[in-house]
Amino acid sequence: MIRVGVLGAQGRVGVEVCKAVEAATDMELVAALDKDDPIEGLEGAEVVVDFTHPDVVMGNLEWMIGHGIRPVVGTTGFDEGRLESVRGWLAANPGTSCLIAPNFGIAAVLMMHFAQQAARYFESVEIVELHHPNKADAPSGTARRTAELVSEARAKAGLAAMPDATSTALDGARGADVGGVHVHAVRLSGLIAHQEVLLGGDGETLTIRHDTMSRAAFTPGVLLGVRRVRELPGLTVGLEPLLDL
Ligand SMILES: NC(=O)C1=CN([C@@H]2O[C@H](COP(=O)(O)OP(=O)(O)OC[C@H]3O[C@@H](n4cnc5c(N)ncnc54)[C@H](OP(=O)(O)O)[C@@H]3O)[C@@H](O)[C@H]2O)C=CC1
Ligand SMILES: O=C(O)C1=N[C@H](C(=O)O)C[C@H](O)C1
Repeated sequence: MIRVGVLGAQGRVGVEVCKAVEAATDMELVAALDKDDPIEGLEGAEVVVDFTHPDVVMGNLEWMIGHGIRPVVGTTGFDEGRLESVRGWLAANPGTSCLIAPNFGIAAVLMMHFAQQAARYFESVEIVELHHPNKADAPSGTARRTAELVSEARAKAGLAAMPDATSTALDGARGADVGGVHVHAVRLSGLIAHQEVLLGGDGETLTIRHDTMSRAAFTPGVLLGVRRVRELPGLTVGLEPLLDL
C-alpha cells in the first residue's frame, strides 16, 4: 500500500483526488489537509499530491522534500526559476523525487504532444485557453507549457518568427508572449478547462482542441503519478514520460 497525503483536499480538484485515492486498492489516504491544517500532518505519507495555489506551493514543496516525502504536483504557476529551486531541494535530499505536471488529463497531455509535433509544419501558431473564472493564474499552466513545447519545436526546425504586422494594439490585445508564441486567456462562467492550439500555413489551418468536462478527468493521471514517482529520478516535469511519449 502506498501511503498518500493530499494537500488542498477541500479544493475543486483535491476532493476528486481524495475520492480516487480512497477507491484505489493499492493506496491508503493517510492525510487530507487544507489551508489551515498544520503541514506536519503529512509526516506519515510517502507521496503527497498538491493541488493548492501558486502562492503556497513552493513552501509546501520545500517542506515535503526536506522531510523525504515525494510530491506529485498539479498546482500551476511554475517557471524555470521555480523549477530550478525544486531541483536544488531535491539535490540536497538525495533519494527523493518529484513530479510536477501542468495537466494530469491524458487527453490534455496528448493535445500538448500533438501540438508539439505539428508546430514545425506551420508558420503561425497561437494558443487560446478558456477556464472557469475562479482560476488564480493566467495563462494556464497547460497553455504556458504548450507554448514552450511549440516554441522549442519551432526553434529546432529553424523556423523564423511568425508573421505579424500589428503596429498598433490595445494593451493585451495580442495576449501574452511565451517564447514567441501568443497565448490568450478567456475566463467564463460555465467553463471548466479548455484549450485550442491554432496552427496556420499556406491556405489551410489546423485546430487542436481539448475540453475538460469533469475534474475527475485529472485523477487517472494523478494516480499514475503516485504509483510511479518513486521510480523517477529527481524532478520530472509533465506526465509525458509516464505515458511513453
Ligand atoms: N495539473 C492539473 O492537471 C491541474 C491543475 N490545477 C491547478 O491546481 C491548483 C488548484 O486548483 P483548484 O482545485 O481548482 O483550486 P481550489 O481553489 O478549488 O483548491 C485549492 C485548495 O487548496 C487550499 N489551500 C490554499 N492554501 C493551502 C495551503 N497552504 N495548504 C493546503 N491547502 C491550501 C484552498 O483553500 P482556500 O480555498 O481556503 O484558499 C483550496 O481548498 C491550481 O493551481 C490549478 O491551476 C487544476 C486542475 C488540474
Ligand atoms: O485551474 C484549473 O482549473 C486548471 N489548471 C491547470 C492549468 O492551469 O493548466 C490544468 C487545467 O487547465 C485546469
